[in-house]
Amino acid sequence: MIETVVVTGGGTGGHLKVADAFIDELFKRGINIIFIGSSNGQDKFWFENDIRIKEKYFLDTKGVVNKKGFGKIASLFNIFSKTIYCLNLYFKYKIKVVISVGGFSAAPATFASILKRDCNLYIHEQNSKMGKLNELTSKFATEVFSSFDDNSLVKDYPVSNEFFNSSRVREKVKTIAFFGGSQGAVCINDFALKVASKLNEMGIKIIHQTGKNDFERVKNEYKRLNINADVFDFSKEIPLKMSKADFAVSRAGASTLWELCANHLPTLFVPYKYAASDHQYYNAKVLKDKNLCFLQREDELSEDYFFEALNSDIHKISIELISSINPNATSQIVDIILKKS
Ligand SMILES: CC(=O)N[C@H]1[C@@H](OP(=O)(O)OP(=O)(O)OC[C@H]2O[C@@H](n3ccc(=O)[nH]c3=O)[C@H](O)[C@@H]2O)O[C@H](CO)[C@@H](O)[C@@H]1O
Repeated sequence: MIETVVVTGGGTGGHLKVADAFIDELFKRGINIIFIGSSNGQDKFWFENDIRIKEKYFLDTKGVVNKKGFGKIASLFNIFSKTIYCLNLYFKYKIKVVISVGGFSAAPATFASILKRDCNLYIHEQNSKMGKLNELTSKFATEVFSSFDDNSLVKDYPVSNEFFNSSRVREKVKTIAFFGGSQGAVCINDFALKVASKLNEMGIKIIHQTGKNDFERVKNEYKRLNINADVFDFSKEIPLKMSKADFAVSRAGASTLWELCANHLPTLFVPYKYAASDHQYYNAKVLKDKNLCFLQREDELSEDYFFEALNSDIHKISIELISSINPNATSQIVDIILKKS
């Protein structure tokens, strides 16, 4: 009987949203949760005041991949010392199960799970191309779950039920949503402002998530254009915002991508071009190959392509999105984890 589970990982919203799904499921089952993340990145913002989590540790860890020379050595030493710290925690709490959702925040707690011999490591890889940490640690994992891998025991993504519950089949574009991922995307913000007046003339309403850094500028631009759009920097009510929209323009971060599918919302994806191994492009390409979305690289993003997409058969795409993902992936994954441990 597993009493306490460690959930680790984070950095950005995509990883943290999946961590949140696991925390929710474990909490419902009366299992104690220890969260181990980083003090750098968004981990504290998401979980610092979360009452579902029994113990929280935000360690001072940073990414190693883009560092060189002394910086790399210092980061590696830092991860090593934090790994020992986690290992001591595991002995204290008799930890036998660690769930990693990846990202640099996950490194020490994941390495510690490998060093503790009676501990099982489970990994959820969100993207179509495996992250560096998961590449390194997955061979030590008891199981790796991924929606892009045919060998995964559960292929559906851990999307929260709210996105399924508020889903509907779209008929006609009356409202458009622009989503920039957890941090916002200047290129999507600029594109939205470029097409806003035409959308307004067409009677199409605009919902726009800008990200924190670009919020004031975008809000003021809509004001200058005299357009009454629903503009916000970050919202906990994304399911509601999505359900109101009939079409979306979005980054192709994995969590957002599968939430859009669960909501049956036809989307034009504009992948973040600097994502590791171009994974956002390949995330969206899996849907594009099945004609379930529109896809354009940010350097090629054109108004013509966008308006053509708006005028296409979005009803058909919306219907076909119904079978692209099933609910309850998180509970299926947790069932497997508890059975194997
Ligand atoms: C720049 C970068 O490297 N981004 C990565 C990051 O994306 P990013 O952090 O943007 O992640 P995703 O798009 O996958 O997910 C964002 C999550 O935040 C939520 N949300 C977003 C906006 C908002 O206002 N409110 C809100 O709650 C969304 O509903 C979603 O659940 O992690 C993803 C999952 O590993 C990767 O696929 C992305 O490539």
